[in-house]
Amino acid sequence: MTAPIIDFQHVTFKYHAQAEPTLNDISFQIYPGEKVLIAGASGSGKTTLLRLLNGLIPQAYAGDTQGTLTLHGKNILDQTLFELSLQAGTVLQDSDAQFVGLTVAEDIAFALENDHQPVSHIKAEVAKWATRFGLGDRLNLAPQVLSGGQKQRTSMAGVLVDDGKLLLFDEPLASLDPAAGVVAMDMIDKLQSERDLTVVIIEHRIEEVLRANVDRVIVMAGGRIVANGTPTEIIKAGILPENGLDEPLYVQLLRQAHIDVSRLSHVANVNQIDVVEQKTAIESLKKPVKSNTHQIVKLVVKDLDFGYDKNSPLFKKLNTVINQGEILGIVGKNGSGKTTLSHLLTGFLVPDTGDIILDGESVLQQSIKERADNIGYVLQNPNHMITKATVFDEVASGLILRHVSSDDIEKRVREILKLIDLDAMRHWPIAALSFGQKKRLTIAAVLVLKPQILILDEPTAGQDATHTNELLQFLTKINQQEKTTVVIITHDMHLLANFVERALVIVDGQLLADTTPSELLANEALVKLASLRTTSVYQLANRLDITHPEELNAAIVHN
Ligand SMILES: Nc1ncnc2c1ncn2[C@@H]1O[C@H](COP(=O)(O)OP(=O)(O)OP(=O)(O)O)[C@@H](O)[C@H]1O
Ligand SMILES: Nc1ncnc2c1ncn2[C@@H]1O[C@H](COP(=O)(O)OP(=O)(O)OP(=O)(O)O)[C@@H](O)[C@H]1O
Repeated sequence: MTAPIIDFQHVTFKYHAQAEPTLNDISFQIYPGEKVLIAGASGSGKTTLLRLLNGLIPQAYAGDTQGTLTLHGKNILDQTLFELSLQAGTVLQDSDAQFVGLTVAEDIAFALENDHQPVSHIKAEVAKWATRFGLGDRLNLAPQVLSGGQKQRTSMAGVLVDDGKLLLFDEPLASLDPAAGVVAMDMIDKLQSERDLTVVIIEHRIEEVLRANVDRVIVMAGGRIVANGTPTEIIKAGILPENGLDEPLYVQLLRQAHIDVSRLSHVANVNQIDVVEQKTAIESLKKPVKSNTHQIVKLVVKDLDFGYDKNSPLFKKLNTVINQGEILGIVGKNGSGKTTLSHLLTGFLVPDTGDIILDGESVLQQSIKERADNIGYVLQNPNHMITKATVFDEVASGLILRHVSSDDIEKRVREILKLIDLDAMRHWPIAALSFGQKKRLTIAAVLVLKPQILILDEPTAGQDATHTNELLQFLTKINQQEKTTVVIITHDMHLLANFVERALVIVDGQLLADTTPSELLANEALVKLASLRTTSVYQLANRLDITHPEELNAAIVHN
């Protein structure tokens, strides 16, 4: 039998900064050529496990390790970061932490330059990978100015360009638009067969990874491995929801129709699952598509022009509205201008011409702080927002700036931390939070100011289903009770289907559609133009020749 590439035997790990171990008695093996998904709730220890594999523990994160862990049969702890980097390429969760080059081109070239490859070869490879990832016209830009998805594409290209045999991905899809997510997974698949790769992927977007021939799923909870099986075994046993994780949408739909998933064949693949006999039960779930009931205009974007580069403007005469009290989704392909639009709305950027009007008055003259009182904004990368050392202080900082009394600060901060499941960690240093926990913290720090419009850039990126659902319940509550208008920029098609009432589709700075999520996700032409993907529920409806698939989409809409 082949020897495993990765072998963990009873591994326990405790960060020096923590009183208790983060990983407990972890044992598993990964064999050459396998593609393994590691899933688990936020804070369950997935990234920590990866840091043990790529040497960031103990080199960058100090702690105590027990048990034996080997890579290619050699003790990992005896090897330097450099030795490990030659064996395993890692795509980090936070792309910004990955960049080493001054330009996108340098960044992609880094590994090849380290290998002292000839310049002509490096140039050709960089051009090839940039094109594959749609970065051909971005090569001379600093990676830091790229859009979130372009950053993630750059760090992936920088790792895939090298011909390492083991690839470790920490949430590679989080910022990619859905179509790019499919392309990336296909690319990993193709490379895997070409180069005989072994691939380990940590991802919350489980449905999208499962589409790509995953051999095994390892499920973590509370620092332990709670399941290790094929996707079929994991889905049939209902392990994902038991551990606070999202099942693929079509599986959720089948459960909603009281169909016993464990008795079906090919459950892990929506294109093969055998549900012909269950068509009537599935069809009976159809619901009429809701129309948007929010008609009072809150904010007007009027004839907006903006360009980073004056020669190639991004927005040309953009016109749209945000209605009072609605939950609006802004979707569209990577780099199409979604984040830029929110920076214009919040005052981080100034339009070249045009106006932004809130409750009948232009806000263009207001400072960023004045605008933040009305329009709250949660950035895509939590590390770009955090300014304080502890959880409590971070949430309190906006209130201190606004001279709120200390009693009120204590009350409001605790209230919000409880809602967002971080109260127990209120005295923690922020450096000890996982990425998902940091994301929730930054949301709390904005919500505590009670803005009328709340804009969230990718709020569910890096969040597990439990925290996503809690967040959505909380957003629903403030939307209904406080009448807060919620604007969500997202690539998460579950979120779009389950939560959003109205969707704006932006592509290359143009407003392509203003519609309902159910209709959008059943419009194949629009989905393609916007680099989205149809839901697996829509695919199932098509396979079963169910008419009006948008009404089946509507069955999984929560509100
Ligand atoms: N540098 C650190 N110092 C101390 N504790 C840490 C550090 N990094 C992570 N932890 C702790 O380890 C636990 C697991 O974190 P980890 O990042 O491994 O989780 P995760 O499963 O990857 O979560 P997410 O899905 O939110 O990224 C967290 O509760 C966190 O507090
Ligand atoms: N400071 C900058 N200088 C030059 N170009 C920039 C700058 N910031 C953004 N861009 C470019 O503007 C375009 C729009 O970026 P933006 O971040 O608004 O896209 P997005 O729709 O939010 O993308 P994503 O889905 O990847 O987050 C991208 O092509 C990006 O490279």
